[in-house]
This record gives sequence, C-alpha cells and structure tokens, in this order.
Amino acid sequence: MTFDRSIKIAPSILAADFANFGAECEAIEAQGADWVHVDVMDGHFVPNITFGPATCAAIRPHIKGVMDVHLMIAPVDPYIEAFAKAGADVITAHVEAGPHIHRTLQAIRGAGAKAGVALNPGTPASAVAEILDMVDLVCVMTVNPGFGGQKFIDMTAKIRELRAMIGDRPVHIEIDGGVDPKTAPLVAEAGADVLVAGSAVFKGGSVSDPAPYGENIRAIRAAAEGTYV
Ligand SMILES: O=C(CO)[C@@H](O)[C@H](O)COP(=O)(O)O
Ligand SMILES: [Fe+2]
Repeated sequence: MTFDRSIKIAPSILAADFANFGAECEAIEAQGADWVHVDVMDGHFVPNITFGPATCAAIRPHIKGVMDVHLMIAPVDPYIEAFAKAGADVITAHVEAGPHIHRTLQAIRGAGAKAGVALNPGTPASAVAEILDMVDLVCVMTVNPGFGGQKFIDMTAKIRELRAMIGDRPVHIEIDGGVDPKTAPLVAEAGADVLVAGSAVFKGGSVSDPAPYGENIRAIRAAAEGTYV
C-alpha cells in the first residue's frame, strides 16, 4: 500500500448483500472502488452487530485492493491479531473505545497492518494530537457509528483542523457516514482523501446489475474532485 493523497472511494459493505459478500466485493472493485471498507460492530461499543475476523478472512480473497477494516468494538486489543491475520490492510480503532489508544496503535502496526484511528462526532481533533506519528489514517465519523444510511453531520471544521495538524505526515483523512455526491465536495475541500460511502454506492444496483455501483462511485468521485455537475 503506497501513500497518495488522491481521492479514494471506499464503498462500505455494510450496505451490500450480506449473503453475497464475495461477489459484492468483486463487483464494486470492477466498478471502480479504490478500497473496500469493512464495518465490524459488536453490539457493545455500538448498538448493532455485524461480523468478525472469520468473515473478513472469507472475503479477503475476493478483494484485490485495500481491505479497510473499521473496528467499532470494545475492547479492541484482544482482536487485533485476528483481524491482521484475516488480511486487513488497514485496521482502524476508535479513540473512544478504551483508555489506551497508544498501545492499540502500537499493536496494530506490530501486527503488520496500517494503523487508523477514528473519531466520533463528539470527539475533538485534539484527541489525536499526541499520536499522529503512530497512525496512517485518521477517520472522521460524520454520523454516530452503528448504522448505515444516516444523515451527514457536518465535521468540516474538524477535518480542516486535522489537515493542519497532520501537516506533511503521510496520513490519510478518511470520512465515514452520509457521504454522497452532495456532501463529498464539502469534505474533500476541507482536506479528506478517503471517502467511505455505503448507501450512496450500493443504491439501485446488485451483483446481477452492478452498473449503478459504477455510476454512483463516479458521481461521488467527480463531486469530490470538483467536476460534478
Ligand atoms: O461505520 C459506518 C457506520 O457506523 C459506516 O461505514 C457506514 O456503513 C457508512 O454508511 P453510509 O452512511 O454511507 O450509508
Ligand atoms: Fe465505517
């Protein structure tokens, strides 16, 4: 995984057909997805349950590019090794998920994955000030985590603040929640480069009719790159 600041679209398979993850991952990559975003929820840190490392390992062979695993679980540390072994390229933990984010990030890099840290809407940018040299990605949640299809919460001031704090470090700013062609330009202009989108990518399409996935990805990318009309 090499670092670059171009816009990357990361469809969240939370909005995919859960009975068909392998084919869904192949379909979104064929339709232009840059990364595949995988939402892990535990029914404890967030009020919803999805799946764990076994499912990640099962879908890994169906993803050619970056598998971006967003852990909405607490505690995190006991499960890092399992998600790394499952083939996650990026493992993102929430700063709110425990008292020891520094240790968690060390463990993620120690397991051979890129380290991400996520911030809930109520958490300020300053929460990551001391750990910016330990991360490859900062994920700014633009919804309260737990569900797809929620309304975008404007976090552009926080994104700008993070962009300035990050400076020249090779750290991605990822946005997660409510990203669509209307909200994408706001976050891209503020400094984000990885745009997660679930409902806005999967709407109107299916494994047997994947063309809408491509149209949706192109619309979000064009909007973020400033060419959307
Ligand atoms: O982590 C989460 C939600 O907790 C996200 O990754 C959602 O899956 C994004 O879905 P949309 O808001 O794009 O529908
Ligand atoms: Fe997510």
